[in-house]
Amino acid sequence: MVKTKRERWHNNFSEWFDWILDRAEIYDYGRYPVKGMGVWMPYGFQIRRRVTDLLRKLLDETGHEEVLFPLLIPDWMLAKESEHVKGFEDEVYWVTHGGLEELDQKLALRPTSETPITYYESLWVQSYKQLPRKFYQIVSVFRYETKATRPLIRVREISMFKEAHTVHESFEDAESQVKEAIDVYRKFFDSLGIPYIISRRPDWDKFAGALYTIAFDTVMPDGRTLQIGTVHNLGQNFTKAFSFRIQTRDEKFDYPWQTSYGVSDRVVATLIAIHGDDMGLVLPPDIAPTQAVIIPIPSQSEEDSRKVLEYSRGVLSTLLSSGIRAKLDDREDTTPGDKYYYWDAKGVPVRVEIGPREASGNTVTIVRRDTLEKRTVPLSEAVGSIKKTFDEISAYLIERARKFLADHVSRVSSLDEARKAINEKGGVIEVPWCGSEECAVKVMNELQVKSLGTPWPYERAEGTCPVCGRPAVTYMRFSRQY
Ligand SMILES: Nc1ncnc2c1ncn2[C@@H]1O[C@H](COS(=O)(=O)NC(=O)[C@@H](N)CS)[C@@H](O)[C@H]1O
Ligand SMILES: [Zn+2]
Repeated sequence: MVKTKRERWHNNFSEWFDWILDRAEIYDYGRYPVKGMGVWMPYGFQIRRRVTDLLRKLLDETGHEEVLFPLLIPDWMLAKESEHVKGFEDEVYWVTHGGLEELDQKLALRPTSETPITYYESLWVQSYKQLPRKFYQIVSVFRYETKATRPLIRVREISMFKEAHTVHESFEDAESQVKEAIDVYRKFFDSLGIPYIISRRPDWDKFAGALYTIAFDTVMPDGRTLQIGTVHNLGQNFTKAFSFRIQTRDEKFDYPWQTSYGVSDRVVATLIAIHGDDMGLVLPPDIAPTQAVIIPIPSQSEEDSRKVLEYSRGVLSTLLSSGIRAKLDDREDTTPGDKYYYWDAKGVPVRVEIGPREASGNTVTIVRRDTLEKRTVPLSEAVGSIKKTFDEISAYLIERARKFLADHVSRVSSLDEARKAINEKGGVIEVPWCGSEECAVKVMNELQVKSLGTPWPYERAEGTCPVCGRPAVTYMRFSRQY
């Protein structure tokens, strides 16, 4: 099986990533005169829309209700939960004027929406009988990121931010919601062929205002990890802060329990990064805006070229009527080779080549974008063969991605082994951990890594903590991160 090259993709990942966003016309970044903000271009937006449609489907079928809250949050509201406002204070954008008038209270551009949503839940919900409620919105949130901004990966306007917020009558109910959220994310990332590890973030790194945070991380082609989704059990922190009490099952009054969970533009960044190769995007067929592109190959004789074009039009309508998102590239001013280059960069999963041989033989030649494999089949089998190829590509992409991730998670038992693994392979190292923060901090300082947290679900570790020698209770994961 011929495989497409991935040298540049691997060795100059961030240069490749910037190149492909432009070459495949995904996202125009760096030219917009506000740092950390970019423009979704038409093709990129089609990919984004298919990704958010998938997310909406998974949320709607698990009892979530889509809502839309105001962008501006008054400062007193954002400040209600002290941990939360402390955690976000150096990231919040503020609106201070309306026209020439100074506002009597400054307004935050939402960095996330726990505060307005809890405020409204306290107006909408009075009794446990109304619970659970699961809301979500897909909006822009704004964070004045001080670390290096990068297109889609670390932006200041997070324009594809899906935030879900749920409210429950008990801690146990909130705990089962955390599990449901994790399952929704598993299905979501699995459908996109994105592999992940799930960790419970260490307490010193949890979401501001949460009891604890569960995170989905993946390893990018350059070996650094990217946090692609998070689930938080918020306990009663926000409901207490907003004096939001409900009538409980035992006829008393108490504060309800909440969770929140989010994904963002990073999902599209990961989709591009994980499956790409030196020629550009490689898209899983389910979310590819165009799944098959037909390229007519002209010949010397006018007559033959006309036949090829006519036959290609027939193939196009056959594919379209079978539900395949197909396109015919019949541009006259472009050579077949340039067309291959153009559509390969856009990651179209299947190319259908049609020359005089196919036109006269009533066949089509199908080329896979991921492995470049070619096969010629009779027109009567084209639809079946192309749909089977889509399944083969989806299976190949997730398998290749999962193997890459597995190859970049190293379980070690000494600091030397850890240093070797992180410096040579990058990715994630799993170190037996005694449970004390100072041992984790020592590893972070020694190896210039950050902690990702401990395996979720919990996993007992063998051996002893390589820093203090005490018995390990679980593994602590470390990586170099975006
Ligand atoms: N600057 C950023 N650019 C792109 N994506 C980001 C950025 N900051 C965070 N994210 C993504 O957004 C997800 C949710 O953000 S968060 O802070 O962890 N969690 C929340 O805001 C909670 N309210 C759940 S919605 C993160 O897991 C990460 O994947
Ligand atoms: Zn230790």
